[in-house]
Amino acid sequence: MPRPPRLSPDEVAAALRDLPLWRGDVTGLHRTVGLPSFRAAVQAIVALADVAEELDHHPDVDLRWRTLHLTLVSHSEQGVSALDLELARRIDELLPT
Ligand SMILES: C[C@H](O)[C@H](O)[C@H]1CNC2=NC(N)=NC(=O)C2=N1
Repeated sequence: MPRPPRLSPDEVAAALRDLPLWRGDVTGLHRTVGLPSFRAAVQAIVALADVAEELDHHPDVDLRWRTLHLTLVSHSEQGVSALDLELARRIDELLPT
């Protein structure tokens, strides 16, 4: 299945205006999520895994105690694509604040 192409800097900047919980640029989208406990953070990763598998698009996850650092980038495209935007929206549905 072909994967969508990487977006231009202007396209990424425009998309980020509709994703206020995310920052970043063409090299990746970033969001930090604080959870109440380490276990809650691990459970959040498991929930993320279901979304990632559904989309066949996977976040880079860095867990520090109860803080998740998420990076979205399309490795195959060496940039940010529409799949990263879709994944960001789905993550925001799952972890709204
Ligand atoms: C075969 C499979 O579709 C690819 O390897 C997918 C899996 N998940 C992926 N996730 C991300 N973030 N980037 C990719 O390039 C990517 N490739």
